[in-house]
Amino acid sequence: MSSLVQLENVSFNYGKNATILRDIDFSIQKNSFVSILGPSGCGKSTLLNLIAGFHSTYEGRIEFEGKQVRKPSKDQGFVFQDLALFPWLSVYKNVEFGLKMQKIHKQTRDLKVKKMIEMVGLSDYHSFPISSLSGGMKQRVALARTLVTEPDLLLLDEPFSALDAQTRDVLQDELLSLHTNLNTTTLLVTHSIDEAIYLSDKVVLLDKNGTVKDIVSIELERPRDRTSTDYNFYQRKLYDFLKDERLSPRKGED
Ligand SMILES: Nc1ncnc2c1ncn2[C@@H]1O[C@H](COP(=O)(O)OP(=O)(O)OP(=O)(O)O)[C@@H](O)[C@H]1O
Repeated sequence: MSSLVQLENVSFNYGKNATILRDIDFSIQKNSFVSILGPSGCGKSTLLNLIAGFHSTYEGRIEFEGKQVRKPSKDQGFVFQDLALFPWLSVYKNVEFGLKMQKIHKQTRDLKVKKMIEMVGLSDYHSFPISSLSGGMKQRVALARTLVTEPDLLLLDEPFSALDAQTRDVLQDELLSLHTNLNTTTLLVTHSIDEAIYLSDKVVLLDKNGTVKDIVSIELERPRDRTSTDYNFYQRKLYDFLKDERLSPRKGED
């Protein structure tokens, strides 16, 4: 397996503020599913934004497809926490948007959009405005809108955090099947231990000082059984990590 993303010695601060991320090293293999887990405010979203090319002033090296990242790439797709959909436009128009920007021919566009809407289970809702949809349906549109452009890397910033537990479980399964069927590589930021274990090949644990504390490979067959002993082993391991982070002081604090 080859690396799609490679980070070496990456550190970052916002202007004159304290350092947020320190000496980050990890790689993301093609077609793998990687999560970043860590306590609130440790820099998870910042790290995702760096990989997405939203900040160019970091130290160290970030490579995507062998080239240093300095600006956003059309080969990456980002699903933001607030989804950033156009509420007044229909499901179809939202999903079509990226392809229109890329000036894809109308007929090809139409085929891709319809197929993608079908893949996320919204075929009966083409003409519905976003404002009339439930939270889970909006999330499906956001995924479809990003995946329709066939990105090599899908970046997700806590996409399911605002959803109820049942809808979240359903969407996690749908995300996994999209990830597999479309051969995407996925990087997810999450607060949720369960989400990280259920979805990932590898979990990058970021501590409150913005350093990589550990990288845990989740060696479980899919579909994963949340009630199995092996699953519970990983739950305990990640829970202990987050608990230690809550109890230990941040660098510079007593
Ligand atoms: N644009 C910005 N300018 C200055 N500081 C920022 C900016 N964005 C984030 N920060 C700070 O950087 C730190 C890391 O924020 P970030 O959102 O990356 O953490 P996070 O781990 O994703 O947090 P959460 O889990 O609560 O979403 C925080 O202290 C935050 O206040």
